Amino acid sequence: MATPRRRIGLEKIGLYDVGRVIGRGNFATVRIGRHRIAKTKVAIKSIDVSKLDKENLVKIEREVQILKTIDHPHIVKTYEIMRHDRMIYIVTEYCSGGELYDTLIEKGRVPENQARKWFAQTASALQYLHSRGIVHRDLKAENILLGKDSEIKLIDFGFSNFQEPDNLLNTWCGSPPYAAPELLLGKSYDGMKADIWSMGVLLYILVTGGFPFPSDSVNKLKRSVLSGQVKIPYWVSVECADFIRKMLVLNPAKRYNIQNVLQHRWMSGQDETPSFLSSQLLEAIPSSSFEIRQQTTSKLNPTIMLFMQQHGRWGEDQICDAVRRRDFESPIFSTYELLHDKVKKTSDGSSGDDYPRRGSRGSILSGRANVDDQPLTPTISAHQLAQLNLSSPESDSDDSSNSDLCDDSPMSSSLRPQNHDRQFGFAAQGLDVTSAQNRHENRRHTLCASEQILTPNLIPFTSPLLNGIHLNAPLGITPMPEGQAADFSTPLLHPAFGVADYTRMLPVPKNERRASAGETLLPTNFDIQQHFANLPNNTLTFPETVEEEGKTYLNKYGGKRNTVHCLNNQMGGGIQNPIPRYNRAPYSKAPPTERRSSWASAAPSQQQQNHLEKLFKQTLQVHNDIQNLHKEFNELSYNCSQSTNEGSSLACPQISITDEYNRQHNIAPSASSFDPVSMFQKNAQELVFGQRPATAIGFSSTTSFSGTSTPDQTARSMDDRVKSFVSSLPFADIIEELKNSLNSLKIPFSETNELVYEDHEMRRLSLPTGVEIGVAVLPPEQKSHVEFAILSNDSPTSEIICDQLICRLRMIDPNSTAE
Ligand SMILES: Nc1ncnc2c1ncn2[C@@H]1O[C@H](COP(=O)(O)OP(=O)(O)OP(=O)(O)O)[C@@H](O)[C@H]1O
Repeated sequence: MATPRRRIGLEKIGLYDVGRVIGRGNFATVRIGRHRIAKTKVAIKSIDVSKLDKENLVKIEREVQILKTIDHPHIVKTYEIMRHDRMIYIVTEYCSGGELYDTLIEKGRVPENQARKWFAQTASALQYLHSRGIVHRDLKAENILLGKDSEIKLIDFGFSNFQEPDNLLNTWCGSPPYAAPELLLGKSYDGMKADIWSMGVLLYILVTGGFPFPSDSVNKLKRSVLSGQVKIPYWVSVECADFIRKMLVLNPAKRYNIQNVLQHRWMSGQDETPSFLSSQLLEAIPSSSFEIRQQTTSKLNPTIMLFMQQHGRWGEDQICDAVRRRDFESPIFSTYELLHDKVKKTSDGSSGDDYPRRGSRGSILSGRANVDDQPLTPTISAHQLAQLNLSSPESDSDDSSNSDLCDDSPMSSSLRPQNHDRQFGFAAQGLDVTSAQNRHENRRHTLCASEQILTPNLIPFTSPLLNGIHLNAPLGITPMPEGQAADFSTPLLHPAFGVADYTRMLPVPKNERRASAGETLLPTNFDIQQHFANLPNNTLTFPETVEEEGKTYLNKYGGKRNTVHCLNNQMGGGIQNPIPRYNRAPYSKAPPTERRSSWASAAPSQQQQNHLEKLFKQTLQVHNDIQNLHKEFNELSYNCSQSTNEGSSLACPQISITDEYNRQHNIAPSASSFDPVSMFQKNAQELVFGQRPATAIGFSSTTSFSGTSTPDQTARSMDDRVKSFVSSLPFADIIEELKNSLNSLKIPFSETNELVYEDHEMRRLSLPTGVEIGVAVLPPEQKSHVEFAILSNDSPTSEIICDQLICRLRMIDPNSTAE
């Protein structure tokens, strides 16, 4: 007999009952909620600020600030910001239609009429933002939700920012497949024009089901984008193709702006006169905007006021004050807004404006109360109040029902409140939410763009290299010198995996679509299982370099645009993914159950784990590089791939290093474990698919970078672009060794002498790849302090160069210590 689930009360946050998880971001969990007075469903995004670094705190606060200032029918509406202890909760309207991304997965490309509707609504939202000097910077199908009637709702303002006219931005934001060429080149950019590029990509996806610039790596993506060639399939109309090309113009100065977009003839459709749609869209903006309502704050809706006084126990003055101040941090304001929107929805056929113009016959709330000069205590009918008290007709199955607040299990459905419970003040007792958190867990995260490579709090103030130089650097990745391309060096393909034929990735008609590489940016025509089967047992070779390894890894296990979130999966023995990602088309139909899980994961045997663990410990002890570990791990992976079923070729060994390593390094025992696969996976995915142009690839570079770091330190160091260590060797010896090493590696460098704190000498060696090496004497012991900083590019080769140099220095001074 099935064990009954534990019955627990519904969680409450502020005035909301909180239910199941509907989405996850990097730092946020989004859950469905229901306002207890308005009885409206909302989405509640919760962020644990204690887990954020300074950079992400700034990002969240900016998102909050921007959300507070915007109101547009096609931008998700914000109702309330709550701050409790270490949490920030952002309450927004709930979009029941899910992500446009998912719809495209289900449907593939959509007919042009449908594409026009969605695109025009998105363009209208963008026009609204740009007219207010706001750039979104992360436009993509995953950040476009669908409302109840399939209308567009733009979300995720995590990367949005204010842009002054004529000012350029520097921070690398966005998702590579949607990134404008100027971003790929690492130049300063006009955020509005970059948004238009993303719109071009979006329209292309809508009408073709594939990406315009298929590629298997950022480097190839960049080449494809910079070629200036966009291949548009034959079924796309001439107008639409022309429109796409106008948005995908390489030169931002010649690219369409949002006004041009709204006025393009494709936007008006066939039967309508040009610009009809755009003017309609533009008109839609003021009719719902805060500005309009702000002008009429003297006319707060009396029915809502009365209702709130009765049910919220707030006084008239309090309500007026909160609403007039638009106090998003007050439950009074959110309650008013939710009720206001509810009234708007229920007012059948009304204009959506609950303040009828003079002489109008009024909406459902019309009457004396709505005449401009009426006092705030009008006569209000019982009917009007009842309308607020009850669910709106169309929302019974949506806005106001509780079904999404609880689990779908038979037990919980039997516990669901009946209609009569849908009164305000409903106490959701006995709802079963035990498994709510387990659903909708796997999501493609947006990776944070590194607002700054050299995070100020990671840079020691006494840094010899950065003293006075980078501490004051503005937020944002240091832009490359004009015209210099970002160096996304293409990892070599391991010979074992062949070279994919990307020319076959152009979208083709739906039934036979092999699809572009958008989602995975990986070959769809390569059968890894078959390949392994064809390999003679003794010919398996292993990649020599980290890049090769990364490439191999991606080829084997697939990837996607964003960081994988593979719940229940990373720790070995997780969900079996029946279709390897590399076999899948980006926007083609795929069973929802497997779509979000990213890895097939067969647990290695205990013996294998022990073996790797031992090897890892040895690696750390002898200060060796971890090539050996790589090799062993590859063998293990290979064995697993041979021994498991199709699609489950990856094992995620967990190597516990809690004991010996910690003892050696006087680290208190912890439950830390080292998971090379997930670390590798994370880095590799960040390199190719993440928001950062490139991040350290492979665990070898980050591990050996700081030598004997703990796994935790290793994980942290991925974001840390400054590495330093201290050697007891004299300053001159270190300089000489560095110079010799660079010469033997045939890496040119320039050398400068500088004086740093207390007149100590510092030597700076600048490499063309953007690596800067600073060496200074560390008082009072006169030890040499060597610092490596990767400044103006994110190339993994920079990391490798630093790595090699550090190894060489360690060889001449085994006693050097990482800082
Ligand atoms: N208003 C909403 N209605 C329905 N679902 C939502 C809503 N807001 C967010 N979601 C879901 O939650 C997911 C994560 O939300 P969001 O993108 O705002 O979080 P995030 O932390 O900014 O994510 P990321 O790390 O990708 O930037 C969305 O992709 C979407 O599926």
